[in-house]
Amino acid sequence: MPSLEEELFPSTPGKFKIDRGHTMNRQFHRCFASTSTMFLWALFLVALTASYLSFQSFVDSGSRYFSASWGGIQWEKQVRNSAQIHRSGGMTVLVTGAAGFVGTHVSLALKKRGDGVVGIDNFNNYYDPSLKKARKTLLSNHGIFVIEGDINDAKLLAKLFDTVAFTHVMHLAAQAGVRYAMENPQSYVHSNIAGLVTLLETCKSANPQPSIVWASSSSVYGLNEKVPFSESDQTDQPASLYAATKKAGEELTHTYNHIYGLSITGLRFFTVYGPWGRPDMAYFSFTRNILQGKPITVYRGKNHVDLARDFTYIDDIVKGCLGSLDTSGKSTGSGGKKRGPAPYRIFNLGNTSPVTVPKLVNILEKHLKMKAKKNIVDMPGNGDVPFTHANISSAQKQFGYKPTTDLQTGLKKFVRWYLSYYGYNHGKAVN
Ligand SMILES: O=C(O)[C@H]1O[C@H](OP(=O)(O)OP(=O)(O)OC[C@H]2O[C@@H](n3ccc(=O)[nH]c3=O)[C@H](O)[C@@H]2O)[C@H](O)[C@@H](O)[C@H]1O
Repeated sequence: MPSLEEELFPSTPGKFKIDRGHTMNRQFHRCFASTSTMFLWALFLVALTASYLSFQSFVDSGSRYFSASWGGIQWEKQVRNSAQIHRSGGMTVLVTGAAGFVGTHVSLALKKRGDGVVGIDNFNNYYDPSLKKARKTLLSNHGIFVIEGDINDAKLLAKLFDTVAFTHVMHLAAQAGVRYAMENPQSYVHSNIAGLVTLLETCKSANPQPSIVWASSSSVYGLNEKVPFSESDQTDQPASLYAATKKAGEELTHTYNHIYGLSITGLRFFTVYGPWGRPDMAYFSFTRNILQGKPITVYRGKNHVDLARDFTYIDDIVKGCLGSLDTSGKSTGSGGKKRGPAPYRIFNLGNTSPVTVPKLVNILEKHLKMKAKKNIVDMPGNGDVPFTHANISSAQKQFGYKPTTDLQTGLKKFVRWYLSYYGYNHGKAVN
């Protein structure tokens, strides 16, 4: 049986040669027969293509209903309930990255004081999604609805703003992690740049426009050597792609503030840690490894100088986020048009007392009552910076930001949470 290709484009010229000696009539019949076969095949192909295309468009248009977990009357009701304000002068906040570490804590704090909160999170697998699901359950138990969706989904964002007139957006959804940026740079562009722009586009068109507070990062200071880091310092030497996307976020938000009158506050978080934290961060993975009896790798800077971070406890960060929301001022635009200048602010949220990584390990050893197996290696050229140290006077002046938890105390609370969540089950994989 000849293949379809052979039928349309005979590859054996001899076939035709054999027929050459036959009468014109036979040639005519053969010619007619092959033309009608070609016609039938062409018809078949057209029908096949058409049905494929219509199936594709059916799948595309229907995918929202098949795969997305949003939309419908029940869904809208859940969103509205979650957004209910229970205090006078309260706000309605859309929290992006709500099932993330900082997102969970900020959402709970807002809800507890009577603000309306709706969360969105894409539950990606950068780290163990079951931890994110557990945080979602925690939020749900406090009446906070978290939608499973991506900030790149403009339709979902528009639908959310159609359903609720959010007064504020607490934008915490991001691809985090300094070193992972070398492995998967595109994920940073997807979340920290494309996702941010999609969110800003939605906010700019919303009526009324919300005020936006969002998570930048201490990493924007990059190779800055002047300490402590102040908001007015140079931030044009990022050491990692992560830092570069956060710096880009600061520029992008400035543009939306300038053109559309969106009120913007960028918060430069300094190595946030605490209960319900991120398993990819050093304090978390060190704890896991120490408990499991596995070695930990401690990076060391140039000339054997210890690396240091201005580790900041989550409760202090939450206070900074709420203070920023409360003082954010209004966006001035409507219908996508600026009506006047709106606030554009950037604040450091740090602890103002850097601690070296070996000291962090000592504190963990003390709380865990176990010794770490340390592998001390020179810091690889993977985007890390040698130290961070925040000057927080600006946030202090603007909304009374004053961190109160030192690393000793904060890690004690973390370890207590870790053991209650994972137990002493050393073999349990937590990613
Ligand atoms: O402030 C920020 O903006 C960033 O803070 C956090 O980044 P970092 O300050 O790099 O925290 P983290 O990874 O805990 O490493 C801490 C220290 O341990 C060292 N470190 C790390 C891993 C390891 O195996 N060994 C080691 O010595 C390492 O060299 C470093 O000196 C967030 O992850 C990031 O998303 C961003 O929010």
